[in-house]
Amino acid sequence: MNVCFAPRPVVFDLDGTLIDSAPDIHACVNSALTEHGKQALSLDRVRSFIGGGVDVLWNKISTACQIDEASRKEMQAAFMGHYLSATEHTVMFDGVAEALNILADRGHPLGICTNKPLGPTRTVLKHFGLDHLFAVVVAGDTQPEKKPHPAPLRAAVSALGADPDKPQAIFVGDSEFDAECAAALPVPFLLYEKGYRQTPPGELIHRASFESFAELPGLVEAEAQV
Ligand SMILES: O=C(O)COP(=O)(O)O
Ligand SMILES: [Mg+2]
Repeated sequence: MNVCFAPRPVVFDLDGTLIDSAPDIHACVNSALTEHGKQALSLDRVRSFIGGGVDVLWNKISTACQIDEASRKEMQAAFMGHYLSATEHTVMFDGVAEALNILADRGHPLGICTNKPLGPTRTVLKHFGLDHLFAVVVAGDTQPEKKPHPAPLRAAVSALGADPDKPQAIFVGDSEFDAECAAALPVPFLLYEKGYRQTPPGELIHRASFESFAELPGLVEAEAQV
């Protein structure tokens, strides 16, 4: 039995979990593509490329748009220039601020583990007034490895004072990348079903899934009983 008296640390993915940032990522991608004479991509297409971070995003775009390596580098750099301050088309998913505040008020240490680079991560957290809630932010360029490698989640859990080799923390995310990295550690995974996942929930390892952030505080407390 796992007896844990202190509120458990909860680590969150960002894109597709706390925020719907695909419209901004889509706008930044299309600015970079069209500035370089390429056709714009649809929002659905770009959303399906999100999850592995910026290099994975641009590898997928390069394949889709037949972009050579030198041009890809230029376009990715142009994209980053736009992405660093992109908040205009991003919204928080319903109930996110309320759920985070409930967990913080109950004393859960909160953290972020995202494949989004640190610059745009800081910008968007500040934009939504969420930055003060997170004691640790592990971003896509904070560690040598990115999710689905477990190292970033391991770092976030450790920084919140929990042992990543014991089921002490909880990870909340939306994607295959998140499910895989949680499964590599004994960290229970709560799957937000309205994010950018490409795979049916039944094919992802997770402790529970939810469609509304109103359910999250209850799911986190249920974990404390396991
Ligand atoms: O930026 C991405 O590709 C993914 O970011 P996430 O890890 O917060 O989902
Ligand atoms: Mg995500």
